[in-house]
Amino acid sequence: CGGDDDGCYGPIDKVEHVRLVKRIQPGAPDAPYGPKGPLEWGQINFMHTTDTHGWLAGHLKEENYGADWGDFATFTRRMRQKADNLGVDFLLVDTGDLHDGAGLSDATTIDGTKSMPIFSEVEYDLLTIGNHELYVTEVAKQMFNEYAKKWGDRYLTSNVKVYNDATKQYEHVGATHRYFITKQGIRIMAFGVLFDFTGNSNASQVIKAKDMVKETWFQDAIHTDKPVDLFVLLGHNPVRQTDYANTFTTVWNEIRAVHKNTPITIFGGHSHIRDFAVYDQASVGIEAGRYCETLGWVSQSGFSKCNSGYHGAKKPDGKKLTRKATDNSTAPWAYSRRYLDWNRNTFMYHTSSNKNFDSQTGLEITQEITTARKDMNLGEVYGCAPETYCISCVPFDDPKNIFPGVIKPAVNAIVLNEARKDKARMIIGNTGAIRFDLYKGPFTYDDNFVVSPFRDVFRYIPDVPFDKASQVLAKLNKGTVAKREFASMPIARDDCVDPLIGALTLRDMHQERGIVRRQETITPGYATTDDWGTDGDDTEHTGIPNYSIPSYWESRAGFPTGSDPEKVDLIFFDFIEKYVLQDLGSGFTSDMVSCYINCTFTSQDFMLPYAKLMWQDNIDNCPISA
Ligand SMILES: Nc1ccn([C@@H]2O[C@H](COP(=O)(O)O)[C@@H](O)[C@H]2O)c(=O)n1
Ligand SMILES: [Zn+2]
Ligand SMILES: [Zn+2]
Repeated sequence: CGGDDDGCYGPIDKVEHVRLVKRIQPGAPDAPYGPKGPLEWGQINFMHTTDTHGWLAGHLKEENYGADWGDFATFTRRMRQKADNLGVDFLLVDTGDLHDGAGLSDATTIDGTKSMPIFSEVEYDLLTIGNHELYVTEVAKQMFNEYAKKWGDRYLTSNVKVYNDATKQYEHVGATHRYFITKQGIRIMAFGVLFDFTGNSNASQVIKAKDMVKETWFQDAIHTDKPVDLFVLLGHNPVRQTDYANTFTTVWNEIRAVHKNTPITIFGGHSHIRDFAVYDQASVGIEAGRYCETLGWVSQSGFSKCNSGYHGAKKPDGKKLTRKATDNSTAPWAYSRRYLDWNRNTFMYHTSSNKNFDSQTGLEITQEITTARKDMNLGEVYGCAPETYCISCVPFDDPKNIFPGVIKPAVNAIVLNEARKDKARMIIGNTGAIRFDLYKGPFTYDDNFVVSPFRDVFRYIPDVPFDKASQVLAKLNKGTVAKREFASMPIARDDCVDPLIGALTLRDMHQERGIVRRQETITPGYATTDDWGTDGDDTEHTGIPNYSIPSYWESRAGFPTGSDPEKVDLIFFDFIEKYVLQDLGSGFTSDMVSCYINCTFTSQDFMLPYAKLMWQDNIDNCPISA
C-alpha cells in the first residue's frame, strides 16, 4: 500500500509531495458513490467557483474533494467542447477569495505568488474580486498590476478600486462592467460587486453598492441603447439577501427598475455555502460553496429570436429545461441548478470520458502543482495528530472540537514570551481565523496553513486587571461593537456572529457539511436545502451535525491554582485589536498594545511547533485513515 494508483492511502513522504488521494479510475470497485444523473443543459450554461482560497491541490485527505486544478482545467475544457457540440453557450465564472486557506497560496512571502499563475491557467469568462484580495496591500497590488491586466475586461470589479502608484490615484482594479455577445448570440451585460467590506488595507477603496448604483457609468450601463438579453451579476456576496447582506438586492433593484422582464442571473460567494435563491420569475442566484469542494452549475433556457439574439440549439441534448424559477412563473425562463462534488469521478461522469479523461494541459497543471508543493516543502510532516478535530461537527466545548482540542492547548504551550512567563495570561482569538478541520494522521507544513492561514500578529496589553480582562470575551461574543461597525454584514444569528464578516455561520442555516474519507456507499457530505428544495446536490449525501460556534475563543495559562490572578497579560490577534480595546473600555488605548513575542510571530507560527512538541508518537508510521 503506498503508490498513487494502488487503491490505498499512501503514507505521506516527508519531503516529496505524494498525492494522498488516489486518482480514481472509473468503474473501480471503490469508485465513489457518484452523481445522480446527467446535468440538464440549457441554451446557456454556467459553471461557478467561489472562495477557492488556494485549494488548487485539491483536498489531499478527503477523497470526495480530491480533484486538483489540473483535473478541473480538463473538466472545464471538456464541458466547453460539449457545449460547442450541442450548439449552446458555456460560461465559467469565479466570484473571488483566491487566497488564505492552503499552503500553495499562503506559504509564499506574498500570498498567491505560486498559486495565482496556476489558478490563472483555467480560462474563465468572468471573474470578480473577494475581500481576501484586499486585506494585504501587496496582494491587492498583485491583483491590480498582474491579474487585472491578464484577465482584462473579464475581471469585473464594479465597486473596488486600488491605488495606482504610477498615476497616484485609486482606479478600478478590473473593468466596471462588460457588454458582450456569446458564441450563440446572447447579449450580456455583466457587473461584479463586492459586499460593503471595510477591512481592506488603504491600498484599496470599496464603494458601497448603494453609492455605486448612483455612479454615471452604472446608470449609463443599465440605460444602454444596446440590446441586453441577460444581465449577469457576479458578486462576492451571499445570494441569500438579508438586512445585513443586501448588495445584490441593491443592484438588482436598480436593474429591475429599468428592465422589468430581462433575466438577471446571479453568482455569489463569501458565506462558503451551497445555496440557490430565487429573486423573481426571471432571476435566480447560485453560490458554489468553498475551498474547491463544490462546483456550481446553472443552466438557463427560454431565449428565442423574439426576445434575444440567441441562434443556438433550441433543445440542447434533445431535452428542454422545464423548471421555472417560481411555481407561478409566466416568463419563458427555465433553469436547472446543481452542486457538483469536486472529484475526478464527478468530472469523468459528466463528460462521459472514462479512461480518456485526462488532457495534456490538465496533467501539466497537476505536475506544476506537484512541483510547487515539493519546492515549498508542503508535504513535510511535523507531527502525527492523534485524533480528528473539527470546527463545528461537535459542540464547541467537546474535546474533539478543534478549539479545546488543539487551538487552546497549542497557544498555551507555544505563544509565550519568555520574559513574561511568570505572568498569568489570557489569549483571545476570533474563531473565523481557524479555517478548517484537522485530521487524524500526518500534520504537514501545508496543514499549518489549512488550519491557520493568516499572518495575524499576537499582540498584548501587560498587566490588565483580571476583572476587566475576564469580561472581554463575553462582550466580544455579544458583538455590540461589531454589530454597530458591521451592520451591513451577512449576520446569521445573534449567538454565532462573526463580527468581522459574520458570514461563515450562515452555513448553519442551510446545510450540514460533511467529512468524507472513502465513499463506497452514500456518505456524509453536503446535504443542501435551498429555494428549490433538497434536490440540488449532484451526489447525494447524508449530512453530519453542524453546531454553531461563538465568534471568539479564549484560553488561559499560567493562572495560580485555585484562585484568580490580580492581573493578566491579555494577548490577542492584531486583527481584533480594535474590538478588544473597545470592549476593555475607558483607560485602555492603542499605545498600551505591543507585540507579544515579536512583531513577526503570527497565527501562522504556533501550530507547527505544537505538532513538533506534542504529536511525535507514531511519527514514522502515521496512518492517514481514521
Ligand atoms: N487577517 C485575517 C483576515 C480574515 N480573517 C477571518 O476571515 C474571515 C473572512 O473570511 P471569508 O472567507 O468569509 O471572506 C473574517 O471574518 C475573519 O474571521 C482573519 O481571522 N484574519
Ligand atoms: Zn471566503
Ligand atoms: Zn469572503
